Amino acid sequence: MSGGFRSRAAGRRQEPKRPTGFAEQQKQQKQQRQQKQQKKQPEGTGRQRYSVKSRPASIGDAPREAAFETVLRVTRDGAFANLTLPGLLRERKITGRDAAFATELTYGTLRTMGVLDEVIGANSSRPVAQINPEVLAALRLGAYQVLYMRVENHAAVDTSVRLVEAANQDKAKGFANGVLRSITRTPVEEWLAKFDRNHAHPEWIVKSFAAALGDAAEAELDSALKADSERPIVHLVARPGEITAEELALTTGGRQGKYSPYAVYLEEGDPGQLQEVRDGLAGVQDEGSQLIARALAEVPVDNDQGRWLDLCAGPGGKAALTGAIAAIDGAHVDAVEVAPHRADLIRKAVGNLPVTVKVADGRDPGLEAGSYDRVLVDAPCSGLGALRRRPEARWVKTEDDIAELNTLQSELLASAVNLAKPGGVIVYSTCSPDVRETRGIVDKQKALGNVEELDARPYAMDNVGEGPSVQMWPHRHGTDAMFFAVLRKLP
Ligand SMILES: C[S@@+](CC[C@H](N)C(=O)[O-])C[C@H]1O[C@@H](n2cnc3c(N)ncnc32)[C@H](O)[C@@H]1O
Repeated sequence: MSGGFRSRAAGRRQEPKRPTGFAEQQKQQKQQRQQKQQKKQPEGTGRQRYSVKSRPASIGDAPREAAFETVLRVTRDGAFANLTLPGLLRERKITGRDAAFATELTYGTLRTMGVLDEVIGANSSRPVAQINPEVLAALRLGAYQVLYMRVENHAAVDTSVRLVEAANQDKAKGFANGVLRSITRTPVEEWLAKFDRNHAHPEWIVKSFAAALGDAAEAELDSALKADSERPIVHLVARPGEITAEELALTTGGRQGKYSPYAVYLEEGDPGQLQEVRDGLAGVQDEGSQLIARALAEVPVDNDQGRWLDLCAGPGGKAALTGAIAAIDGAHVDAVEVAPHRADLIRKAVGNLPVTVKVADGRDPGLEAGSYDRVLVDAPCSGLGALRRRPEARWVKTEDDIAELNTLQSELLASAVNLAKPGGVIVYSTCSPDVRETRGIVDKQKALGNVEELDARPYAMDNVGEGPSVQMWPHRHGTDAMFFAVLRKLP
């Protein structure tokens, strides 16, 4: 065997394997990065940013170069694709079809990374975990073009090998060329049938969705996974008191939403450039999140004194909407957030609305117990319901994350119950459908006997499950897979 890759026959595995230990590698790399950063950086500095100095040589193909650098930064440095790529496109003035190609290539490669690694592994003499990060990034891009974009094989292989060379990995050119050529010798359908059985989802996430769908899983699991791999359209929120959804739809060329009275769907365009968003009249917010913020304000509460609390408020999407509703209702929102930089984001989001931001741990925020009419716990969670928005996330998260979060979620909900007045309402929500983070936490609180659960379905759309809580889904509603339950504190 030459060139460091396996022949097709030798490369075939007998049994499909679980996706490579990508999440494990990411965890180790994250720990190493954190240790390095602690040594190098002064306190308070954030994630690594793109630096022009580290840019590889040009191959005369700007979209693929931008895709390569983004994939590399995400996989090697822990950057976020949705922050890195738009910056590169802007900086290099990549627009129109080139920008669309770069976006599809980058996000698609990251979203299908586990599948691509299986295919690369089946054609490489070296385990994927031992391939140099630059070479692996180029291989993943090449494999994605061959398997999912149907780019001509020679173009996919040739540009990827040139990326390897441009990244100063000359010695690996033959290896990269051999792996990719080996992939092209088997029909695409065979690779996908073997390794992409669940619309590019790790097995544990498939199981989590199936458990959340319950009896509907047999009929709907495939559509749920498929919808979770499609790019969502932008949802705008028209802030009540500032602009109506009808006006916002007219001025932005969008469509009014189906479920939230504040929602507008934007099929294309950069929402950050909209004047209404810049002026704070509107924001970007999933329609499901809008319904949750609205539910907090709408559930009847006797003798509502207008003392509302958002216990996990950063970066402030729901605080801004509840703040706008509070302004109309003559209420006031206290917004608690443990991370100071996220508290700054809340301040920006809420502007002059009647919202007071407090940096504190929601489990013991130093606020008066038994005093709030309405409390929202939009709990820190695995984010499994919003995987569409961060293409790499499904391969970075692990099931262990959920167990770690469960304790915090329970403690935050218990604190919210303590802060609510008797007869007050507590809304518990997650952007995850995983039952351990949703019903599991609510049922545990109910078992303590100090709350009753109300039917949350009147505050949402149809087809949200058996109740009393609400589970939304991308494949049913076009929203993120948001969950919420409504509790009332017993006297
Ligand atoms: C799901 S996000 C909330 C999103 C927010 N409600 C919105 O709509 O923009 C959860 C937030 O809780 C914060 N958080 C995590 N642990 C916390 C704690 N112990 N107390 C308060 N906030 C916490 C996180 O930093 C994060 O900003």
